[in-house]
Amino acid sequence: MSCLLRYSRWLSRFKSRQSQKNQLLAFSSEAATEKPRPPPIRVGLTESAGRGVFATRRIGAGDVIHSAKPIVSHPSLSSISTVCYFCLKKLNFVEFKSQSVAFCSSECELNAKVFYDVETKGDWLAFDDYCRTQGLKYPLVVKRLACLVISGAASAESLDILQPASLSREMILEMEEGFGLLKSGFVNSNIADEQIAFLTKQWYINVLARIRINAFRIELAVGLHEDLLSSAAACIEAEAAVGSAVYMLPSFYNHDCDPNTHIIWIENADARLKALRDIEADEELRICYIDASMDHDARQKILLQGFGFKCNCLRCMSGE
Ligand SMILES: C[S@@+](CC[C@H](N)C(=O)[O-])C[C@H]1O[C@@H](n2cnc3c(N)ncnc32)[C@H](O)[C@@H]1O
Repeated sequence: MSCLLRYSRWLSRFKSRQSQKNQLLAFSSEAATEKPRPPPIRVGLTESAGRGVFATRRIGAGDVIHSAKPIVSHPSLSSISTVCYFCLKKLNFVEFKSQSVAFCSSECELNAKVFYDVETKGDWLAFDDYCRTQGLKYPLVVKRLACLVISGAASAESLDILQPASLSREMILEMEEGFGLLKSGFVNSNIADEQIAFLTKQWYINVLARIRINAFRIELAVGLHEDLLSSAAACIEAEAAVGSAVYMLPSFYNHDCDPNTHIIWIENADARLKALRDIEADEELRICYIDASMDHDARQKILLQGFGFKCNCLRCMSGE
């Protein structure tokens, strides 16, 4: 083989390797600079259910539409020593044996400082006892929000944009005891009066009215299997929900008894919204707030009593 031929073969192999290398470099620098795409949704007005969430492009069945971190969350009292006090992840045995409140990681412990440093200054015996005996979970969420406001990590108006429940006189009267106990928990600590000036009865009622409609009951996908296998006694005592949380974007999703989207929690309070079927651009995304397997009358009753609305979804309109 002539020298010239060998050289021309080597040159063509070299060029092809160089071009592969360049392609790889271009690909990795593209990946490094690629910004996360905004979620394919917008909040807009619906015809008869106030604001709602709409698809801005076609979304495929099974796609994760977006994820969401809570504005505020709190473990349920029955889970307080078995889940992370910040992210609600199930604790391993060693962690939950050690103390009544624990964190799943040093990161969560650090993140929790924004409410925990304030909370530990107060005396919550009477307030927690009131929640326990009355079976109330939402006042605990209000307490945590109040701690976040006092530490400066959240605004006292954080939830104002969310739709409030309409409350009867009796409901408002029932909230007075909780407000009194919450306020005295802070007054008896060494927190300055100016820092709790926002904590009025009206603030407490306004926040609870929003939490009532917008809070999600968190059931983790991870751990469900072990829960099913645990003893019958434990199953009777344990509540499936590990806690409650309020989010911004997920709060704008309206309800449908035949939803096209669902909200899930894998291992902690970070939520994921997933498409249950193919969704077209401009279609409204709706989740189901309740157990959709109930009959028409039971669904309507729960939605009216629990969320204060008469469901106008296609399934209910057809009487199914
Ligand atoms: C969590 S909010 C959803 C967002 C709300 N539409 C807004 O403007 O903020 C729940 C409220 O939306 C309305 N809503 C949700 N789903 C509905 C439905 N299927 N039929 C009628 N109203 C609905 C009710 O007023 C309900 O109390």
